[in-house]
Amino acid sequence: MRVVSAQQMREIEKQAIGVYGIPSLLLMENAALAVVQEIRQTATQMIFKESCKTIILVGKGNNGGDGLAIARHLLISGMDVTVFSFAKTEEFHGDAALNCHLYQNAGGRFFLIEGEKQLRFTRLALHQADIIVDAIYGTGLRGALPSLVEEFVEEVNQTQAYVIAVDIPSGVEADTGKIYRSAIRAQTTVTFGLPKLGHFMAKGPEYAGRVIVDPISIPDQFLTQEEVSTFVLTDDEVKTFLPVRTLQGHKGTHGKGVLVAGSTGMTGAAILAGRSALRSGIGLLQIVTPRSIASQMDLGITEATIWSVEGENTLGNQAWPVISEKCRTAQALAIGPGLGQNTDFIPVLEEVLRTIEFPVLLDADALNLVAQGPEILGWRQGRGSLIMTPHPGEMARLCDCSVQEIENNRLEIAVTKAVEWGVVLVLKGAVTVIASPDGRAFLNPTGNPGLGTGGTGDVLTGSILAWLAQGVPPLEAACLGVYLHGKAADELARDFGWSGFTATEVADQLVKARRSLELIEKG
Ligand SMILES: NC(=O)C1=CN([C@@H]2O[C@H](COP(=O)(O)OP(=O)(O)OC[C@H]3O[C@@H](n4cnc5c(N)ncnc54)[C@H](O)[C@@H]3O)[C@@H](O)[C@H]2O)[C@@H](O)CC1
Ligand SMILES: [K+]
Repeated sequence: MRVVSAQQMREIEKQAIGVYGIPSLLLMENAALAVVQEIRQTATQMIFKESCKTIILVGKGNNGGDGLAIARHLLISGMDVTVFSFAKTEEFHGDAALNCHLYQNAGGRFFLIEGEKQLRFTRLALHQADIIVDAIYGTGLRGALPSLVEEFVEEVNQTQAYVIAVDIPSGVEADTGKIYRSAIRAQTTVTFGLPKLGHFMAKGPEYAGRVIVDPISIPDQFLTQEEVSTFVLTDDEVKTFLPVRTLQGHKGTHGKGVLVAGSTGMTGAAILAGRSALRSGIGLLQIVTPRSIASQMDLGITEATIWSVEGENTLGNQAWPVISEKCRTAQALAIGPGLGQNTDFIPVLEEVLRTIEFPVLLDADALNLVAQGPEILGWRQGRGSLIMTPHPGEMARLCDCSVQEIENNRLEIAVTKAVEWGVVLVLKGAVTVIASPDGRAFLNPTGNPGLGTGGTGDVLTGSILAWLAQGVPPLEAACLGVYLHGKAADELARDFGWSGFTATEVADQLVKARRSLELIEKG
């Protein structure tokens, strides 16, 4: 599904109004009804309550207009609803003004909040509310919230109420997910047309909670325009990337992958990547590793063949003949987990980039070695696809900048570098960005902080290697690997919460994550 900036959404809305003649008031009404449906569902779950008290917070823009239309629907269906408004009746314009009149004509309660006095007066009501709907600011917010609103928002965040944000939580910047000082912390956000970048970037996901997208009757042709090049991965889309197995399939047709990994003290990284490749369905896995850890690898991963390289504790230039021999019959190669940073290995990387014609994935220490002279990426141009999976630290080394700079511009940097280097770039993090050399970017919504533990990156590499070996094209293989990795962690989090599960468990859970995706009915 596409993800848009505030400006792109305004353009889409304008086109829907202009081309199809859909009145803007109808879009606002549909937006309101989508939120009303969510409020009703939430209210019915509060079965212990005799009546559900709802407070709707409104600002002077169209987000406030949505709030006033929501209030009218709740009022006429007999719900206990009150509007707290940061704008006087005469300050509303257009559709919002009409909705303000309709609500007040229906006898709706409307309290104006214009100073400290009203803030004190409304405090008790806020804490007694069961549901609070945030329609103060939507995609039109510029910069920080006004200080009065900010104080109010802090109070809302301290209540026990279930908070539903309209379009985007007030205080979250729609294009960046940035929060200046404070923002509404919602359990659910109902957004309109398409999700906004701010739902997935920076602090946005933490404040938006569960994001529900409602098309509000905007025709599909406007929601699927080519100009929008950022997407969020969904079950329905990722499911189509899975390779199809036939009854005649065997290990020779299920993909052969080569994993170059491990060094003394980092055997685990290689084992985890290998285990994950097997859990992702690879037909045959060959691991190239230093002699010093080969016997441990043999014991640690019984299903793979282990090919050892003479020499020290890390792989150096002697690895090339072994790698090249193993690659003769393979379909994908991954290099990096626990590799160590022996600079003698750099010429091997050059050879790989120059000669291997099938997809190559570089991770971890392979990326750190590339960072010593990123111009070697030039060897790959026009030869075969390359997938790189840096975390922000590795990306900072590759770009010769600070981690903070990467974190502040994750999407932009990932896309710029994917295009510049001609690679599929997987920039890992709370919302992993998968950027394609053609300039498209895919945001991954799965995963949780439980993945912040040693070895999970190795698991991701193994999984992408397996999808590549099974013939999934590089961009799709990266998306599939990242999405299932997060989904596996989300399934583990249902039992363990956001901590305490291990990378090994994530690898083992991958098979169930894939299965759960296969079983999802098309929505
Ligand atoms: N895009 C669409 O297709 C639709 C959009 N709708 C709603 O319209 C919203 C956007 O409406 P608007 O463009 O009116 O924007 P908002 O409702 O977010 O608010 C804009 C108002 O706030 C003021 N403002 C902005 N930043 C401020 C700041 N830091 N301090 C004080 N005041 C500030 C602006 O001057 C403007 O008056 C969406 O979020 C959505 O809720 C819906 O009505 C349905 C259709
Ligand atoms: K809002």
